[in-house]
Amino acid sequence: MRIVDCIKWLWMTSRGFRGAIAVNGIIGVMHVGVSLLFVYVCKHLIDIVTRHSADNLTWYVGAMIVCMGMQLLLSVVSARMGSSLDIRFRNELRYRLFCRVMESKWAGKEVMHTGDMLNRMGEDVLTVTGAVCRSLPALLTTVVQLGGAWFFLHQLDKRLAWILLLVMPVALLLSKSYVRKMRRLTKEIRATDSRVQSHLQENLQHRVLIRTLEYTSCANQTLSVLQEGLQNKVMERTNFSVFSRLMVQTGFAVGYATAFLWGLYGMYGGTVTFGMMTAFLQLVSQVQRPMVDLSRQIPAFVQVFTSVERLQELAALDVEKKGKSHKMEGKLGVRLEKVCFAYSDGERKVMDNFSCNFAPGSLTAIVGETGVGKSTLIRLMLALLQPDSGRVVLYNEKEEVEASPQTRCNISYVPQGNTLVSGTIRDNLLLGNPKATEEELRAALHTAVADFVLDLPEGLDTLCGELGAGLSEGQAQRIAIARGLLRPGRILILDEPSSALDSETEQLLLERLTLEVKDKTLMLITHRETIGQLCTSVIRMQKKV
Ligand SMILES: Nc1ncnc2c1ncn2[C@@H]1O[C@H](COP(=O)(O)OP(=O)(O)OP(=O)(O)O)[C@@H](O)[C@H]1O
Repeated sequence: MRIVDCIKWLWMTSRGFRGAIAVNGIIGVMHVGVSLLFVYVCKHLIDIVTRHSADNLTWYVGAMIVCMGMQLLLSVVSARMGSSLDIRFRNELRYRLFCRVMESKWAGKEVMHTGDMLNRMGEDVLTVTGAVCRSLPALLTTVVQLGGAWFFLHQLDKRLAWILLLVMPVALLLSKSYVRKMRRLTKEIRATDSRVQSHLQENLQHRVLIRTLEYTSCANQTLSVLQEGLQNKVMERTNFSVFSRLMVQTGFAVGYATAFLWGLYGMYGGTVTFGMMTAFLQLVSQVQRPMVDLSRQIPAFVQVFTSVERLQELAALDVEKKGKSHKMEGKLGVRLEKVCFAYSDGERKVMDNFSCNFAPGSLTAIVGETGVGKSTLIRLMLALLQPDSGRVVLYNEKEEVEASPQTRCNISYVPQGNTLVSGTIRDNLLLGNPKATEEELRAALHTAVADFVLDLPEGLDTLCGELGAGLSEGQAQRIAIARGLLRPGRILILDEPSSALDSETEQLLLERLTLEVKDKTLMLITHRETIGQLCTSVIRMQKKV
């Protein structure tokens, strides 16, 4: 990524915050102005008491107190503003990236590991917002402080000012080879950090499975290898940056010694007053401090490029086309017309001129050997995937509409496995329909043969953990079906709805679905032939070779 592109991205991203960032920068510059004024006032005070000046002492003491008060006030305002700006910008950027990822297209699998995404939304957002809200105004202040102090010193002693400028090798930190090496090291560190986070996230999520596989010590070992790699990379960068800073700081030390000896020599010859000597030393430290700050800020800005690159990859994820939901009335059917589909990285066509019809109000079983394309068929109906050719159409008596993200509101989908989220059972059910009444919740639980919920001591307010922890697989599956029933869509797709149920409960579930769900078209993906016998139609999918 070119530096210009990085700056452009930062400029676009900081929209809405640019005014506040500028104000914070101006406050920093005012702080610099006041501190230079303070040096000027101190010089005069010392010259007055050593009788090198006949100015009014009281006036200068007053000015010194005002300067000190102003410096304190400005630093408090700037710290408060910087912190508030930083957190607001960080939240906003993370919010925007989160929305982007949530709305991004999905072609059957994620393009990045979720641990990597989390790492980018955490660490990289922190780096970028810190740089924009704190380092950038600080850089402006530093440059002004440096320029002002140098100019003031130049007024007092031209030769000393030029000597000081020449002995400070800050250019080293701005050199191309320095920036290139820092960027490479930072990129490697960020990538390794993402791998650590992915490993942590995945292993914590599947902690019990890993224990049952007796893989815990391997998982621990992998973490320690990853962390060691990260540590080595961080140390490599630290050594490089410490060496570069050492060069710069040596320059500062030489500068300070030069100014001190220069002042002493002048005082000895009578060309430098006490006031001037104090001003020299104050100004040298005012030139040196910003130089040290600069030597810290430059590596921080190099890190920003890497973080911007990583955030840009998230921000560049393709999002689904937005549009108004197209709610269709009455009983709905779905028709696939000569659909061809292959995954972009797949080895074969999953569908080749595939056609089928799910009549309005029907109860259809979708059967076929594993890997034949049943889930792919559902993804096409939900418009998560687009057919390479052919059409997927939703229809009722009045209209037929091609499947798109806008027609998704007509479909309720209950995927395989445990899909509950942490919270109460009520929270989980309301995800299906936030406006559902108590009666509707109870009715849905009844149809899904999940009445057991009402017998629990806390009933609908029973808490469950991540992925429905605290409930059995079969209980979680039935609550997920109830949630699917609550969703207003007129098509209900259940993927292996009875895989965790005993045959008696499975039978009861199918009976209730047939009798009580009158307004929906039902589709059941199943491997069980017995379920097919209870449905009004069966679609058998066959593998294409
Ligand atoms: N994201 C993907 N990228 C590439 N190939 C994929 C992807 N998802 C699925 N496939 C392949 O597409 C084919 C159909 O997969 P699909 O998940 O639709 O099968 P299925 O009939 O639902 O299987 P199961 O009964 O085991 O759930 C399989 O060969 C699978 O390997």
